[in-house]
Amino acid sequence: MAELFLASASPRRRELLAQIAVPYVTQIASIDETPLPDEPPAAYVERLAREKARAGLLALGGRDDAVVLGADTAVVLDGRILGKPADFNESRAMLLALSGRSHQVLTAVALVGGGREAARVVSSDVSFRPISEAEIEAYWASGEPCDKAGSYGIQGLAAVFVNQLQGSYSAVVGLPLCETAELLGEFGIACWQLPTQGPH
Ligand SMILES: Cc1cn([C@H]2C[C@H](O)[C@@H](COP(=O)(O)OP(=O)(O)OP(=O)(O)O)O2)c(=O)[nH]c1=O
Repeated sequence: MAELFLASASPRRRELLAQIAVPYVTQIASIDETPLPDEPPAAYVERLAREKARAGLLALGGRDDAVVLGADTAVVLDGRILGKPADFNESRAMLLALSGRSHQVLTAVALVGGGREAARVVSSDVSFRPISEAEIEAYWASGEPCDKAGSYGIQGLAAVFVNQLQGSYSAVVGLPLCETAELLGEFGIACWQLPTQGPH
């Protein structure tokens, strides 16, 4: 069976993959994450997920028994991509823009290996209640927003801002587990499965 490698430095992705009991080895690969001019958000996340997976495979010397998983998450407001905040001012601007309304979270997962490549993009709608300036300052001081797309983590303190989610919770955190399991199956990699029914 092929060996799975996770091309990600994100602790969230490691935890999510571990959650569905898939054995893997981490193989971090860094790529340029600058969007192309006028690149649509869904195309952007899919391209980055594929590039991360390809870079991981390259770093492994193109091992033919390796399958590499890459993923990318972007917060999208009115068609505009919100990445990770560079500083407090950017974080404040993002959270004020997200306050009291809904936005999309796009996450792509890609698998590369054995001469094949495949990817899925999952879109979820997240609504925030209105957020005050004081809350934004306190949230920044918690340290949580700085390494997260859109400057928040639904799995953390920012859960109190979220009044509605339509879509995939795991995708918002960083890896759509249902679609990931399907893709892994297509590449012949076993993950957690419901026990088969024996004869009665
Ligand atoms: C919206 C949202 C994002 N995030 C995180 C998931 C990703 O780690 C990060 C988006 O940045 P990414 O560039 O997708 O990923 P990364 O740089 O953290 O890791 P790598 O490229 O090595 O795989 O934001 C949350 O943890 N919770 C959330 O609610």
